[in-house]
Amino acid sequence: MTSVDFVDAIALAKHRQNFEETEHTRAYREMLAAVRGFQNAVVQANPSPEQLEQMTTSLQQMQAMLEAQALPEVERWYGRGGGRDGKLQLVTPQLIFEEVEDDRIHAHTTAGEFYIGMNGAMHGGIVATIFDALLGRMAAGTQGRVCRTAYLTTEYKAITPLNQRLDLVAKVESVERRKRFVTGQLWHGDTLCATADALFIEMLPGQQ
Ligand SMILES: CCCCCCCCCCCCCCCC(=O)SCCNC(=O)CCNC(=O)[C@H](O)C(C)(C)COP(=O)(O)OP(=O)(O)OC[C@H]1O[C@@H](n2cnc3c(N)ncnc32)[C@H](O)[C@@H]1OP(=O)(O)O
Repeated sequence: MTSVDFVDAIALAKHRQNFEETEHTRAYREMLAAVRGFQNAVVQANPSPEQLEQMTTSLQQMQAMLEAQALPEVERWYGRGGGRDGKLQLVTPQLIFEEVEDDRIHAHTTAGEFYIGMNGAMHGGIVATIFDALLGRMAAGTQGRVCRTAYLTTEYKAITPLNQRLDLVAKVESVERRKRFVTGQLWHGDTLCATADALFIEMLPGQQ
């Protein structure tokens, strides 16, 4: 099952934006939260050989169960959703969107141990990934414009801590034709941990 079943990004995104959360998809969101908890536990423990054997067998069984249910990207719940709780995704810590306007977003997140770089600091690639998700959401705005990242520059100004609330701010600085220049800031309390500036390009029909 490949993930490229649609070549037109706008058609795929519009289809996927039309998504209503139900009891069933809320159960899927809870399962993703359990996966996050599992990931945090995995990085912190050195299990015994017996525990490792048991875990590997259980995980292989769950993997086989899911593989038998695999769907094309257009039909999957993963990567969809929105609103305050953000998308159904695992690539970043969960982003909680508090205010979404067409030119400004305020969100927050708390990253668990899974996202560790070294010595209690968040991995730098994760900081950049959080900005890609946040600024991509900013470029989409309230209209759900379908955009792709042309560039994303991140500056690391202070350690980004794990297990602490982080506040995220995004702004649209300017718009030129299909280009949306956006910036972001990641704060821990009064400490500015990282900043980003990015260019997102609105897609044309037929572009992947
Ligand atoms: C209702 C509300 C619900 C909404 C709910 C939606 C939520 C939604 C959240 C999504 C959040 C996740 C967002 C992740 C987004 C990715 O992670 S996308 C994956 C990473 N990015 C990529 O793979 C992109 C790869 N690159 C490409 O595909 C193509 O280069 C692009 C970006 C589509 C641009 O190609 P193109 O369309 O041919 O554009 P092109 O004509 O070359 O350039 C257009 C303009 O941009 C300029 N430009 C292009 N690239 C650059 C560059 N690198 N530097 C400077 N200028 C550039 C050109 O000079 C040109 O400028 P002007 O001539 O207009 O002045």
